[in-house]
Amino acid sequence: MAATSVIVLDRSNNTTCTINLHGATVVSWRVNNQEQLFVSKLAVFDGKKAIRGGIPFVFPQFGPWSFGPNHGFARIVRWTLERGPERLPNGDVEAVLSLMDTDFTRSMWNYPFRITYRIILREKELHFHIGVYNPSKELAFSFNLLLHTYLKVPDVRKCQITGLHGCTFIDKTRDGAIYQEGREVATINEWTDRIYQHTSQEHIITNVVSGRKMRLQKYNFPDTVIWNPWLDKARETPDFGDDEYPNMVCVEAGHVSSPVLLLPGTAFEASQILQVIVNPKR
Ligand SMILES: O=P(O)(O)OC[C@H]1O[C@@H](O)[C@H](O)[C@@H](O)[C@@H]1O
Repeated sequence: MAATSVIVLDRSNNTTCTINLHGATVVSWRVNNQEQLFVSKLAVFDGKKAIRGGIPFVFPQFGPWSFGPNHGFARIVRWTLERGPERLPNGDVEAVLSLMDTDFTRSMWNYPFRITYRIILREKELHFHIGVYNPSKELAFSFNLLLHTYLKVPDVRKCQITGLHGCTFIDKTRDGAIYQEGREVATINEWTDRIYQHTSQEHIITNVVSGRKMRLQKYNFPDTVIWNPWLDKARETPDFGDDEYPNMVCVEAGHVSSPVLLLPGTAFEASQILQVIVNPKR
């Protein structure tokens, strides 16, 4: 049996989305044949390691964790395909994945849970709807959730990111010191690892593939993590090529600087929409 397996959402016109059931990782999103996501040439697809690139699903922990692997277990376990991929009456294509607790997840985090992850491929958009349910009758639990989106870019130094102005951020490159973003648009010219708090519901990222803009919209995700390892950290990361850092930027919508507390019998929902902005003059 293959270590990992994929499903493909095909909206025709060379617009596709490929999801690896390992971690429910979206590993490709092509719009008119143009790849929008970065996946490292050194990414490992062994059904064990997290896939370096695309959109890994971070749950129930963001960052290091004494009970389990960095960024939790959801990105390193096999998810179930619940439905699809199927074409909707309007031509969009949908797939629904799910994840439940197992002995493996319980060995790190001893709670019952159910996650539903619905992905819809539209003409120029990719929609993500997440539901986390606590089926317990008496136990509450708390968790982090984040979509670790790796955008493909020709040169990260030319990208600008809106929606961060005035926000406080935890700077992981400076021992977690807290600062406030003073720039109208953020740019990246060095190792960057920041958890921006209470960010705008919308970010525009300029100069993604073909010099276009990408819109990221988010609901119930108060934080935005911006990450680029730059050269030194890239060298320390075995599944990331030394020369690849200029070609990616992670813009990660999440609920991470404070946990979500989920009471018994209740659900938490969050969404993200990625949209390629097409300039009619081009
Ligand atoms: O190497 P990993 O576990 O995939 O993490 C990559 C990066 O993910 C980011 O989200 C974190 O803010 C960084 O601190 C981390 O280095």
